[in-house]
Amino acid sequence: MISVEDALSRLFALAPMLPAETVPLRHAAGRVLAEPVVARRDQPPFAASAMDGFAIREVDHRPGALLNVIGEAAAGKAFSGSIDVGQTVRIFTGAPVPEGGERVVLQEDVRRDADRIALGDRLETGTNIRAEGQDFRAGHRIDAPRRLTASDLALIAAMNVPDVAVARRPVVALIATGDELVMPGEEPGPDQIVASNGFALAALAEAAGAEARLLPIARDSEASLRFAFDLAGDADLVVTIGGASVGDHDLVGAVAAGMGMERSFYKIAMRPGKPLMAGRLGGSVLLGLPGNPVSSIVCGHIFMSPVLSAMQGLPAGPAPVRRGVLASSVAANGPRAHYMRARLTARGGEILIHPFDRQDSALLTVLSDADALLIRPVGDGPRAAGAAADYIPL
Ligand SMILES: Nc1nc2c(c(=O)[nH]1)N[C@H]1C(S)=C(S)[C@@H](COP(=O)(O)OP(=O)(O)OC[C@H]3O[C@@H](n4cnc5c(N)ncnc54)[C@H](O)[C@@H]3O)O[C@H]1N2
Ligand code: MOO
Repeated sequence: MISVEDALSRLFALAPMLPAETVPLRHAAGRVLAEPVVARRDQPPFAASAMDGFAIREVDHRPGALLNVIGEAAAGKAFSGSIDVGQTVRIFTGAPVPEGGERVVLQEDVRRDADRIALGDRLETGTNIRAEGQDFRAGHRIDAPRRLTASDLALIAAMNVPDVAVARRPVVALIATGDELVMPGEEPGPDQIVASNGFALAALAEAAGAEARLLPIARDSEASLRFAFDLAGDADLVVTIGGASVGDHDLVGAVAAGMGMERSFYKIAMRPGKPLMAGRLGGSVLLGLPGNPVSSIVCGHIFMSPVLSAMQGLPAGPAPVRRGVLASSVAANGPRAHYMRARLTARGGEILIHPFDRQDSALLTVLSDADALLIRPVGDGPRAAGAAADYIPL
């Protein structure tokens, strides 16, 4: 059995970096930027009013000042003249501030009578003008690699860049295996259950920027598994679910080996997830997950999502780990790193970690209630409530 860290670095070593493709901004959410984006203009491109009001000269900024309204500036409709002492321009939020305008007085602070205004008694100190280029200048860069967020898309659009170079989406083929499985909605036989793991793994893969394909369930036979591997042949990552352990019907490793898989590792010091396997099969990376629902989904978080991110050019690293405080005591841990399902609460500035009592790797109800995995290192002693501990947010 190798460690979780060793397994992860061997998995990264198997994974190719995918080439870049250009996509329109509308389709770039969640994709990983492959080349820097450079602003094509200043934002704002002109000094702009931040308020609806009246643009004036600085010397006129005194309570009770009387000024002549000489025109109007709106967003998209600039005023072409200039403002002199004793004059003002009616201005709206987002409009270019006319030449001579040194501040904008809020309309709430002004009394207007036809083409004359009088400034009120209490005036604000702020100029209410957004300086040209105050957000960014032409040439401002967003560096790659970076997973593009909703906010990034708005920034890139404002930079007047309509499309971006991003890493191609990794194609992930998910193969659930087992004679006992039927798809949700089908009528299970008395000795059958409903295949569930693939739905979580497909969602995780998509959240990591991949295109996920849920293949038909493979049965516990060589022919059925070979058929499924053939269907998955063009995937970047083939993920099998189940059939990974030592039982007579656990055939995934043997069939993959018969098809030419070069195995990188099998069995890791992790709970749940012991019978994890990885290797190369044809042009694909093969990740063989255990079948127990929680085992497969925890391995999805700890191995599949990080490797998908690395394939898209993000730094090859583990799922982000945070520090919290145990809300209850935990017993000594054994020879496998234990990723315990837990719930988080906040107390003052601290995050409290509440591990669930029931940690069987078949319990989807517990996993669904969990928002974190408490990490118990190999051989860790018993820990009292209040001890610091690491966790991975889910
Ligand atoms: N003698 C030993 N037995 C087992 C060992 C061991 O070391 N020695 N390891 C145990 C551990 S740990 C795990 S984890 C499991 C993994 O077994 P497999 O990967 O072979 O998984 P299966 O036997 O195919 O399935 C286990 C369990 O999960 C259910 N399952 C499978 N696929 C799905 C799916 N897509 N959706 C929902 N549920 C699924 C399956 O019906 C079984 O109940 O092995 C232990 N045994
Ligand atoms: O490793 Mo198994 O995944 O403990 O249930």
